[in-house]
Amino acid sequence: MPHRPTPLVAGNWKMNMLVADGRALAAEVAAGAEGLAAGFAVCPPAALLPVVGEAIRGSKVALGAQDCHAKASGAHTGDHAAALLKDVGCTYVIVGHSERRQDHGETDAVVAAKAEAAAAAGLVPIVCVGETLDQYKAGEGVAVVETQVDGSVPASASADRLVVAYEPVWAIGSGLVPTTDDIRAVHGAIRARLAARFGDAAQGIRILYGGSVKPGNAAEILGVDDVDGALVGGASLNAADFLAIGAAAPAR
Ligand SMILES: O=C[C@H](O)COP(=O)(O)O
Repeated sequence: MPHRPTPLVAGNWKMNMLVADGRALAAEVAAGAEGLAAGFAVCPPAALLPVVGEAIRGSKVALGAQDCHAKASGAHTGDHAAALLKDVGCTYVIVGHSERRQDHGETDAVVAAKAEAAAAAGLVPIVCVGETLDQYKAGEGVAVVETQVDGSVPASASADRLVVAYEPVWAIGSGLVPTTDDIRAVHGAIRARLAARFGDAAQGIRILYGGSVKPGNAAEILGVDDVDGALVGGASLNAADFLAIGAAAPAR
């Protein structure tokens, strides 16, 4: 059975930062990450990718984008080709974040097409899934997430080029966090869906938790079974907080 992966702590800067503060934040993260065991990635807005890439060059911090188009190239004003993201130094690209699903009407099929385009360009897609508060309250969280995993991870995916992030929509930016039992149940269900597809190789797929991860709750969340790191929003905008979350990841 494959070894469980080194935890990955990825910072999704969302639509924040300008050039100078983005460069400074990236440099601070790069310097601070060196002594830490976890893997790190930062995902700035697309226009900042070259600046941030330069700031983290030679460090252990990987570069990620926040979205890509499903098509390889063409007339898609304002969008970004996965190949361009790779060309500017990205290792990862987030696809299917709930803010994209909500703001841009992205369906599981669209997310799967983006993940496929990302992998075809040599990127590792971070495929996001997560239930709404109404679905959580109705006890439908696990079923919703299982459906999203089945529909958003493309048929062509390979286990060694895939990250899944579980982000309950109601926990994002809210300060609310599911219980560790809830997180364990959903991550276990995601692992089972991946195992149905990839067999033993599913053990090597990182399943990140995202939603109000802070230095104060990181150790508890990152210690849950089947949690292989975190996708961090607000706390990734502060280097000390982001690094403290990475420092809380269990050694593997
Ligand atoms: O992609 C990151 C998530 O949406 C989590 O955001 P948050 O840490 O601000 O809750």
